[in-house]
Amino acid sequence: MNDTDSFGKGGDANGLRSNQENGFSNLSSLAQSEKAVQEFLIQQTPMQANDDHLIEFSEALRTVAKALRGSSEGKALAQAEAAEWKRRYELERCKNLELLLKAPSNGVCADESNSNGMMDHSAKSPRLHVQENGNSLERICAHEVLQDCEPNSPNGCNNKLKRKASFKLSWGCKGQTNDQHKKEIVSFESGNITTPDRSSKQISLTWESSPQTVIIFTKPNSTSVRVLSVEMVRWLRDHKGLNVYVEPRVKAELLSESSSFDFVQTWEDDKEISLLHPKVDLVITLGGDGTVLWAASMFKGPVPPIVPFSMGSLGFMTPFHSEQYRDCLESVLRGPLSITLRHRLQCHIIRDKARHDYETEETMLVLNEVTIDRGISSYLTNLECYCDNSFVTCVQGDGLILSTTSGSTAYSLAAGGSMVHPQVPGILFTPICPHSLSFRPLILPDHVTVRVQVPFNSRGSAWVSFDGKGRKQLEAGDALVCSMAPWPVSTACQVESTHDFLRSIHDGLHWNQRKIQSSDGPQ
Ligand SMILES: NC(=O)c1ccc[n+]([C@@H]2O[C@H](COP(=O)([O-])OP(=O)(O)OC[C@H]3O[C@@H](n4cnc5c(N)ncnc54)[C@H](O)[C@@H]3O)[C@@H](O)[C@H]2O)c1
Ligand SMILES: Nc1ncnc2c1ncn2[C@@H]1O[C@H](COP(=O)(O)OP(=O)(O)OP(=O)(O)O)[C@@H](O)[C@H]1O
Repeated sequence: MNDTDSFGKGGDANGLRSNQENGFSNLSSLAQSEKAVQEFLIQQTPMQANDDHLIEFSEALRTVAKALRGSSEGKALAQAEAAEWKRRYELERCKNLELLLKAPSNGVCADESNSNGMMDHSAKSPRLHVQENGNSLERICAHEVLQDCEPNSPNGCNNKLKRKASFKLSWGCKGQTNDQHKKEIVSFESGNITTPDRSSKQISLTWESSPQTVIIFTKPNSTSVRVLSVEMVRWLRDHKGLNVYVEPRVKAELLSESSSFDFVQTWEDDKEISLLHPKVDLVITLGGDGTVLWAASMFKGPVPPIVPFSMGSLGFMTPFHSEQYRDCLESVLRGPLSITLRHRLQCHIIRDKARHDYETEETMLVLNEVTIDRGISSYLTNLECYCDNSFVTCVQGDGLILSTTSGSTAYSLAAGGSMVHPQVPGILFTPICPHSLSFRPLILPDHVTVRVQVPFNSRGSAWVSFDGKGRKQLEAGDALVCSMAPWPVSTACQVESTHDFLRSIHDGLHWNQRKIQSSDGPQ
């Protein structure tokens, strides 16, 4: 029996009661019911006009109908609001899904599992809200992360909108802190070309909510690193109340020290690693530059800020002294801190034999460089290089390095490339032992795509390596395609980016160290 029937035919209040029990989800059926009540009353009125009870009853019915209408309208409004929120939620999920699907074309493989145990966070990109600030500084801030966790995940994640420690980044050029900041890179006001925006800026990170979770990566097989990691993990937990993640190897080491380290968290397989990024606010590295490279390689999407402690021999990217780790970490956790935003390159190999799109190999992200060399072959490499489809040159020699500016002080430097400040966006194109006197290194702009191809007439194959690791063979017809990745690595500075860079080249490489001439020579 429907609502109309209950009033139009039955004429009793049972229909109303049953509707009330059902919650009156349908407003139009309620309107029809009210209409039916009125019709019923009109029909009844001439016959029993003097019946006071009937009048009383009809008024009671009207009051009940009115009250029900009010409540169902309220419910309908609440339902509409809930539907709107659901729609927004679905939209957000779709956007995240789109990001995941787009990842391969951006250069990151959507497949989360890979043999190197690396993190894939292409689907977990935090939302960045770009805020215009009328004053001097430009800002990016606050991110929420929609977590897509496995049911029964050991870490207890349950598909909620979780909030990582939120921070904002602000940047400005020295001496220009009061200038109006413009979004355009080049302005054509009044026919004049000006560049209000400059690429290399001092960037400052300010926490908007306190960091709660850190992950520590440590150089293996080092006693001093192991001793420090034990001490640091304990301090982070007892004095700072932070959740601490370490690699499975390190967790085993900690547990062998004491079973009281069972609060330390870790991961077991690649899938779990891929869920870590949205939970981690800060990365700490204990080791040398290689450990920073290792930590960065764990994140195949966005990377939390890294605080690198120097426990190696050179330490170009590791400005923090391990002896003062408490003061350093206190200051980093308090913020604000200067950071160096280090660009990464995304590289993928296209095989001549691959007939279909899905056969392309996993995209690799490098912080230093990708190298294409002759490997074990004793022949000269023969590499055809294109920049945005324009032919650049043919590399005949030991190979070619495509380096970031952070990597400019590593292998590229040894091969004769320039040293470039890490925040200058660009790709260094540095030959290795070229068999030509005129082959000087180049620096290409950050927006180009470089393709290096082994021609079919090449005598041997070539070998690719990524930050000095993961060598792969390139056969005749295969190509490596390389461009700037959208996910830089932010490393905390001891003072600020330029100061730290100059300190590194002075202290690390003894750059241009020469005794100063005395004044007692010819005047
Ligand atoms: N002839 C060379 O100079 C040469 C040869 C091979 C690899 N490398 C570099 O080694 C890197 C891998 O480092 P690893 O520690 O895993 O290997 P590793 O243990 O062989 O150490 C390489 C050395 O390069 C230094 N280094 C790394 N990145 C640097 C950077 N950005 N600026 C200045 N120095 C840096 C390290 O401090 C270390 O002393 C590669 O990315 C490559 O740049 C250099
Ligand atoms: N957590 C890690 N797991 C596995 N390998 C690592 C890890 N951290 C670092 N490595 C590797 O260990 C090697 C040495 O590390 P690292 O460069 O940090 O130390 P170092 O050589 O003593 O320092 P420096 O580079 O300053 O001379 C590197 O090849 C690096 O890739």
